[in-house]
Amino acid sequence: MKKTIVKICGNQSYADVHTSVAAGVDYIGFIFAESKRRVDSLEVSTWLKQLPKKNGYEVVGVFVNPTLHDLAEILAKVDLDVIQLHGKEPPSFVKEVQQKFSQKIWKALHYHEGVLDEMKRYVSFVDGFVIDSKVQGKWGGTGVSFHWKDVPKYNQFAEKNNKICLIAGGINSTNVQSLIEKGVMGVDLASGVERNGQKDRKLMQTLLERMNRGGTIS
Ligand SMILES: O=C(O)c1ccccc1N[C@@H]1O[C@H](COP(=O)(O)O)[C@@H](O)[C@H]1O
Repeated sequence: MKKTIVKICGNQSYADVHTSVAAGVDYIGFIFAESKRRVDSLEVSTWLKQLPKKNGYEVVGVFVNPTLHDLAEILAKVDLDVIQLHGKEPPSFVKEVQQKFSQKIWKALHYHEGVLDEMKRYVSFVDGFVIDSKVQGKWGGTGVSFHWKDVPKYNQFAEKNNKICLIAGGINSTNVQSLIEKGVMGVDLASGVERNGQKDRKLMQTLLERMNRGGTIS
């Protein structure tokens, strides 16, 4: 059976990053957009240097409607593997990002009935998708989930095109099982593993156990 991909996003301190990496997740994410989880690129770079050499995880930077210049500035300071575009970036802009940078690109799309058609418009310019909830006035990190009925269709489309597809929005240890039953390729969480604004070891451990990715977080 394939392992479900896990991304823990919105890490805000060295302690957060350490917990996420110790948990053995596949991707750790940082928010470089307006958010209560926004981080400073130089701080992130210092945290990453303190960790054992990359072993099995990749680093994702989350941006909302950045300019190419904004991306270049952050990339000069932080060794990102993936650029996640979480705003209203049109396919033409995503194509420019693809041409200018060597990092993988994930496009976040906010759920609506026609989101599969939207995936089709971006598929040539990205390495993966994040499907997140649509919440008025917010871009992400909402703790709100959307209707997961079409998750198998998103997966099927991504698999056929050799792309990653992560589901985001309000996922936690109590509801992750129902996504796994739908054959989800991967999950992307911020709020669901936080307590008092920090990544919580116990919440992360329970999540991973329920995903059959257990082991004690040291
Ligand atoms: O987490 C944020 O604050 C954030 C801000 C702006 C854009 C994206 C953001 N996070 C993304 O939201 C989901 C996680 O949401 P949830 O908290 O688990 O409901 C994930 O894709 C993050 O990259």
